[in-house]
This record gives sequence, structure tokens and C-alpha cells, in this order.
Amino acid sequence: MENVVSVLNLKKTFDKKPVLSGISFDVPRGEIFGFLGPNGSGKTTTIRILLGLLRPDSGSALVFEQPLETSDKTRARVGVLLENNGLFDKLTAYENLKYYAELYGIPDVEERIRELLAFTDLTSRKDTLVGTFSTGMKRKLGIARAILHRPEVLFLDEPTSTLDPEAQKMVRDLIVHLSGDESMTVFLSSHNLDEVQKICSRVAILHGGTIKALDSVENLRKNSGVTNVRITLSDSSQVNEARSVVSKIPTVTDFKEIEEGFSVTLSDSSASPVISGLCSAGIAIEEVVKDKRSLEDIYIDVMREEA
Ligand SMILES: Nc1ncnc2c1ncn2[C@@H]1O[C@H](COP(=O)(O)OP(=O)(O)OP(=O)(O)O)[C@@H](O)[C@H]1O
Repeated sequence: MENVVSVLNLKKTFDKKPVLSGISFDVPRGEIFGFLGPNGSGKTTTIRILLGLLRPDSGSALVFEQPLETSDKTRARVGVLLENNGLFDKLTAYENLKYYAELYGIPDVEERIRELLAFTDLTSRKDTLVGTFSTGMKRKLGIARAILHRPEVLFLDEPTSTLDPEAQKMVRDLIVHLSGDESMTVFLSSHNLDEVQKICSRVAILHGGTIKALDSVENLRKNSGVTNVRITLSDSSQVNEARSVVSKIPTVTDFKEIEEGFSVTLSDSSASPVISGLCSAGIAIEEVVKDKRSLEDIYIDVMREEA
């Protein structure tokens, strides 16, 4: 499958401080790719290099197999929404889209604007000044602006930060729709791990200048090597007794009291030693639930490994 983004051994240093120490990854066509990492880990730097806005020290960052800074033709296949929505507060929603549509030389301007206002559910606000829009509405219009020219790939840098949960969902739904119905490849940098887990096909976790994890969310969750198990006790007053039994089991790495019982983290996938230990001690079990680890758990593990 064609790679929309190809990053190979990319290095960048600012003021002698290495930010990217040789990162490599590809994004095939059709993916929603989640680019994760703590503040200052170099996500925006990577995106800026990919967009041709910043020069790397070495390595390559290609979009459709071209460096964007040198190819206007490839640039036309790319949509971008960085921190700023790129909108004019003193123009209406319609006027903003019209301005950019003319700038991009879009042929079917009126039809495309109508389509995008409907897509972002802003038709009824088309003649409203953008300065009066909520943050969520501005972000949706920002996405409409970024996709006016029907790009094949859309770069989004933290598109839902500063949005309330309802607006986050609206933007998330737009992204999923763009990826599904419009077959757009989406490169999404985000701190919202729940959102990334919900919509991304694959993720990269950037930390300390290198990529610490790169896989599908499903594989990362499956292969994380640890399991969380929640156990409800028939008699919750036995929880302290359970703690002393369970704490002696070598595969148990964490014990947390919860309502009606406890949860444990295991260093392998088998809950049998815990169950048989409790049974031997005469502690009756009401329910055992094995939880899949969340992307957040995995992310925190990666950060801890580095600490
Ligand atoms: N133009 C620049 N000059 C000097 N240092 C820079 C420049 N741009 C970025 N940096 C530094 O590079 C590091 C990485 O910044 P970057 O913005 O890429 O991180 P990020 O992962 O996007 O962070 P955040 O999640 O906070 O947006 C930071 O320490 C930042 O201060």
C-alpha cells in the first residue's frame, strides 16, 4: 500500500538540545494515525518538518514520496489545521470559506462551500461573523477551511484541545467521517488518549527524541504484557485478608481496593493464581472481570520506563 507519509531517521536539534534523535515511521493511505507524546516531545516539530516549514538536521520527511517544501503539486494534495484555525473574525463563515476557496482557485466555489457548511453543520450560521462563534464552531469551520481543496491527507495538530466534551465529539465525528466516506488519510497529533483510542488505526508514541511505540491500538493493548483484573468479593469486609493473600503472588504487581472488592495488575495474562489463592484462603468470589489495558495505561508505562 502506498505510504502517504514516510519519515526516515529524522533528526532535529534546537539550541544544541536534540528534540528528534532519528525517528522513523510510515503512514499508509487511509489511516487515522495518532501521533502522541508529552509536551515538548517534538510532535509539532515533526509536523512542521513534514509540511516543509522547518528544515531537519538530517533524515527525510516525505509526503506522497516528496519533500513538501519543493513540490507545489504535492502541497495541493495536503490539508493542514495547526493550532490556529486560520479564520478572520471580522468575516462571516461564508466569507471566510469564499476567501480561501478563491485563494486556492477552487472551481466549484459555491457548491463546495455549501457542501462544507452542511458537512460541518454550520449552514444556519453561514452569515454570522466568525468572531461571535464558539471555540467548537471555529474549529469545525477551521476543518472546513483545511479541506476546501479536497486534500488526500489532513494534518491536525491537537484539534480538540481547548474544546468541551460535546465539541470534542463533534470534531471527532468529522474526522471519522473524513476518513471513512471521503477516504482521507489523517495525521492527528493529540494529548487526548481516549480520543486516539476511539478513532486511530495506528499510533506512535514519541518520547525522549525517539519513537517508543508504533503499532495499532489493538496490538499495543494486546501485547502490553500486563493484565488488569477486577474481583468482586461476596463479603467485601474480607478485602484486607484478600490483600495479604494476593500480595504474596509473584505475578501481582499492583493492588487497589475498589467498591465491593479490589483490582490487581498482573505481569502476565493468567488470573488463576489469584483466584485459587483466594479460594484456598476461604474468600468467596462474586465476580472476576479481566480488563483490557487502555491506551492511557500503555502511554503511562512508556513514560515510566523512561523516567
Ligand atoms: N523554533 C524553535 N526554536 C527553539 N526551540 C524550539 C523551537 N520549536 C520548538 N522548540 C523546542 O523543541 C521542543 C519540542 O517542541 P514541539 O513544539 O515540537 O513539542 P510538542 O510535542 O508539539 O509539544 P506540545 O505537546 O506541548 O505541543 C520543545 O522543547 C520546544 O521548546
